[in-house]
Amino acid sequence: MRADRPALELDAVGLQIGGARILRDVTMQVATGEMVGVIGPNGAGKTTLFNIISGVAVPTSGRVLLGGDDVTGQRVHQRARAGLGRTFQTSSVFAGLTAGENVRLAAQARIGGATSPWRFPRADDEASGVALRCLREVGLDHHLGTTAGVLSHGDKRKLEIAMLIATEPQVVLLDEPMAGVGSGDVAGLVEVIRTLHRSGRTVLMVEHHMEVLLGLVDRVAVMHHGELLVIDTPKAVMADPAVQKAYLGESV
Ligand SMILES: Nc1ncnc2c1ncn2[C@@H]1O[C@H](COP(=O)(O)OP(=O)(O)OP(=O)(O)O)[C@@H](O)[C@H]1O
Repeated sequence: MRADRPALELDAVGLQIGGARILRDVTMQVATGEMVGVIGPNGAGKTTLFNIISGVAVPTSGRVLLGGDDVTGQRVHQRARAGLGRTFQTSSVFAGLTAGENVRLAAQARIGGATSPWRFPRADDEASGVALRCLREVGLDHHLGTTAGVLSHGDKRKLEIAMLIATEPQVVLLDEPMAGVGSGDVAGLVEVIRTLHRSGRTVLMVEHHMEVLLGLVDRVAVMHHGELLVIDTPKAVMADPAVQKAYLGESV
């Protein structure tokens, strides 16, 4: 990654499957340290965009650049090594392992070496140290030994972010981090995402919870029918009559 280039660039990205145009000419630049929210009605192409950025899907046209490097042809693990991390809409924690073991596995994936959590790791080995630091960053260090499956949805989301941090990404994609989270857990999770961003990471976030999204991000990208309609500050996007009328509805 080159420091003088945007952390993430999409250059006329398109995806056509059979006769269907899923994405059309999506161009955007996300500066290093910026947080951008991606919104749009169901089926607008948000998840597909994340899949293309993370390498799960390959665009049929255009380019994806990370820190100025063209990663369009790179696979998921190569992009992860290049500094890209992602969470998914559905929970990806191992329910039967402890919170600490979950993060330790993520740390081991980056550090390399044996990945079995049942190896009776020394408490002071590198991955265990990383796990504790990451759990502390999301405020879950008191759950180090708690089985992940019994955590609340909000704490599971925090645990996923701790697992993400353990892989040391510079660009982070959060796919609906508030999905399934109870109202009592929202404020805590918002703070974790704010900290994730303030620590210098570049964040791209799909989130249907508008109040949360608008309070967190520097800019909002509005997707509609596979196209990027507008990308601007929350204030400018909210004031855009076309956005309000066509994509945000009466409730905003
Ligand atoms: N592999 C595929 N083959 C055919 N159509 C697809 C494929 N993947 C996505 N689509 C279609 O592309 C459109 C965009 O889907 P996508 O899941 O990216 O939207 P989204 O904005 O994330 O929606 P949601 O908010 O519901 O998650 C949808 O109409 C979907 O049915």
